[in-house]
Amino acid sequence: YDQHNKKKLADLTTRIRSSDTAPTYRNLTWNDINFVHTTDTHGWYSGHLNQKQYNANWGDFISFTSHLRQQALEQGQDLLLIDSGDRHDGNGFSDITYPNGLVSTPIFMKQNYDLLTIGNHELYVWENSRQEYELVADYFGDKYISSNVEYKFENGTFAPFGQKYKYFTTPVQQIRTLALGFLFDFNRFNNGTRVIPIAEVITQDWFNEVLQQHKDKVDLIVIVAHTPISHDYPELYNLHSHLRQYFPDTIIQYFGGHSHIRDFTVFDELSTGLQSGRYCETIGWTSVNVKGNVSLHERFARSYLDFNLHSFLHHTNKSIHEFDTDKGKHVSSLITETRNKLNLNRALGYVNGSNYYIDYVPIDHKNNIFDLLTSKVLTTLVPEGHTNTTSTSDRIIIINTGSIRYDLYKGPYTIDSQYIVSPFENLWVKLTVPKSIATQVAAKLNDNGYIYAKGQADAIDNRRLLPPHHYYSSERTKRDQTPLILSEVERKKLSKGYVTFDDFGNDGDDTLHKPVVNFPIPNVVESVQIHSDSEEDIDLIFYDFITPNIVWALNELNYTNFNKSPSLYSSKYLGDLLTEYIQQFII
Ligand SMILES: Nc1ccn([C@@H]2O[C@H](COP(=O)(O)O)[C@@H](O)[C@H]2O)c(=O)n1
Ligand SMILES: [Zn+2]
Ligand SMILES: [Zn+2]
Repeated sequence: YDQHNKKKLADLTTRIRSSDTAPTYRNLTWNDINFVHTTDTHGWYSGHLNQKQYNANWGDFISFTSHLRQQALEQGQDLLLIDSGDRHDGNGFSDITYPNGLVSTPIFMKQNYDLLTIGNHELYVWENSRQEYELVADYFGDKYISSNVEYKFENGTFAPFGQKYKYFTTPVQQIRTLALGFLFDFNRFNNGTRVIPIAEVITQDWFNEVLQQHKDKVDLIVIVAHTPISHDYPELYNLHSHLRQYFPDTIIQYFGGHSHIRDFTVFDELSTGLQSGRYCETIGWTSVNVKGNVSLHERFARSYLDFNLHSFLHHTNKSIHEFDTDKGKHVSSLITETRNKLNLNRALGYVNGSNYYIDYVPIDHKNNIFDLLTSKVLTTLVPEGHTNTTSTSDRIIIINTGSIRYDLYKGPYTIDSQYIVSPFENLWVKLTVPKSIATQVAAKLNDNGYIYAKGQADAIDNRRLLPPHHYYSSERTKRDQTPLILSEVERKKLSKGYVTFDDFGNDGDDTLHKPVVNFPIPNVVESVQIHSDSEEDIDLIFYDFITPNIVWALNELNYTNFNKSPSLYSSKYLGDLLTEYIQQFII
């Protein structure tokens, strides 16, 4: 095994030496069963139009998996395609329509997934849940698995999205497989749905009966989850302990999502978890030796593929002329046609000077997008019914950093860019509170760290917000990758990108990169617009989405002297505010 890997590395080293241009790839490891995984695609099916590294679109992805399936067949192996949910909110392609996902969801559905489940973004708004139930779950049939999320009918009864579980035998290797699907303990679901926390599901009779019935009939358990797999997030580990009571020696492969990172974790000697990033930047790969009596590292392998054509060509060993399949080509043209119809490429303005980043620069850096928003854009927010563009009364505006989803790139600023930065059309609400209290709220909300406890992220009555997206601990990012012996010159040729440190080490990314640094970002940022010394009460303005968190912070600050329902301040969509700012000022 080591010999084999050394040879692969030597081959790659030779290739990079003989070529002038990075990137250099690490190959996929194939096994009895192979999985291709996506998660948190959030509507990015057109690909990243201004980032070469992630420039493949959904049509390319379809061609890619078609070749992989063919290869698996030729090798006498199985290949399953899996998605872990969150398919809109993050891109003009999905969010310019009502409901979100109206045209992007049918494009997502062109990929022939073997197993898929639901994310929290399919549950914020009922129209999205209805679309998910009536269209997506209906279309995929028994491949759509949700063991803990249900849809409510008009007569008050509930049914699972898709099926609660699926038992099947894989077509090639005849691997007897039990698949279950889970969403994290999310409690902001709309009234027409419900989520039963994993902690409760494992006590339910139906669930334990399914486990009992399949006790001696399973070679592999597959968990498709919209739940982080990291060790500091307990839900899947609690599930795992429960599963092990019924299946002490069965291989269990988890597929996670939601925290938008690349990750691979070891649950125990026979079980690992894969999480495949976000926004069509990453395709996750894991392969499992199901039949052999082998060690952990021989049993499981993982890769994170950059979502671009070069990477796809490399892993399929195809030339550009051999790559496109008819279906792939058709989906690519459908995307182009749809983008044109939606006018997504229409430039609304121009970003001149530089890019504005979420976390590639510190939060107070002039090129940080939160700095741009809090110091410039949010000062132009006008209360409902007013026309003044500059507010003179003292106020503080707070936004949750999780509502801003992606960097703003210099160059043409399109309708798409607007949704990419700020997809949520949340309302602004206000509470009038003493200045001395208002000035402490953001700090209170940022003061908690991200400890996942009972109630979990997003809980209505919980003080914590979700961790910022795409967050990596500084410990992870400071480690450089050490895959090949590269000279300084060769290293410099590498582009910046993901260098993932996971439980198997730091050789999982298919493309060698110089690591980017992710600076910490707080839960919320504030735009403090205080011009006077007056001690009069001021307006504390925030998204209605974070009302429970603001109320919690005020309570923590011993301020309870207010009516707990904030009033409407403005229904201005932040995306429009940003657009107008860009059109008016040179940034
Ligand atoms: N109306 C909304 C809905 C969500 N958010 C933010 O999105 C986060 C969840 O996104 P995932 O992709 O990680 O599931 C949520 O915690 C909020 O930060 C929002 O701002 N407004
Ligand atoms: Zn997500
Ligand atoms: Zn999510």
